[in-house]
Amino acid sequence: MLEFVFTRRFAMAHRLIHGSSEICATPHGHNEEVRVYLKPVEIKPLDGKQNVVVPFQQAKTTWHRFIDGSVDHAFQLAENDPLVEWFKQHEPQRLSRLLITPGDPTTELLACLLMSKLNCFLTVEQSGLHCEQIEIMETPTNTVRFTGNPLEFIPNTRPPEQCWWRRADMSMSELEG
Ligand SMILES: Nc1nc2c(c(=O)[nH]1)N=C([C@H](O)[C@H](O)COP(=O)(O)OP(=O)(O)OP(=O)(O)O)CN2
Repeated sequence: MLEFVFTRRFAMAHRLIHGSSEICATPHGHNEEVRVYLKPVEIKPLDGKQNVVVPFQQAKTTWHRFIDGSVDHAFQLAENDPLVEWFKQHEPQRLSRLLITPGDPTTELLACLLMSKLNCFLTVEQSGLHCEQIEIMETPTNTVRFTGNPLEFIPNTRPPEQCWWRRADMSMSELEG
């Protein structure tokens, strides 16, 4: 099987407030790498002329726009983190820089959320591609790899229309508009 593998770097901050790791309960940051594996939805031979499944630029432009324009330097917070309220009250102009997650923003959850978002882009753009695997390198010594249907793994706590990871847009929360 043929696959496209695209890698992007981003900086982020987060904290885990629900008790899995006390050291991670204070806000801290990582320089992370996200690697996605895209496969054609349909198997057909190359055409003998251009010989592309899809041009790379077409396959990755929206995804990279999302990673570079939204995820890069975002602050990832659980939806019930008191810091969300703090930003609402003190820095509402920065709400669009918050990436809000159902429960703690761990790397395994982020992998599933980003994969779901990417598949929304690929579907809406009728790219003929589907992401079946994603890896997030949180630190040089910790990587999470996810393969499968991310919606089976993401906590089921909100109606679909309130899930930014199910929309083909640049949003990372429901905090605005
Ligand atoms: N299952 C998970 N466990 C932890 C996560 C996570 O996302 N999923 N995240 C963290 C923290 O974000 C922490 O900053 C990174 O963990 P840590 O292992 O301390 O990172 P190091 O690179 O410093 O690890 P070394 O073993 O020292 O190389 C914690 N747990």
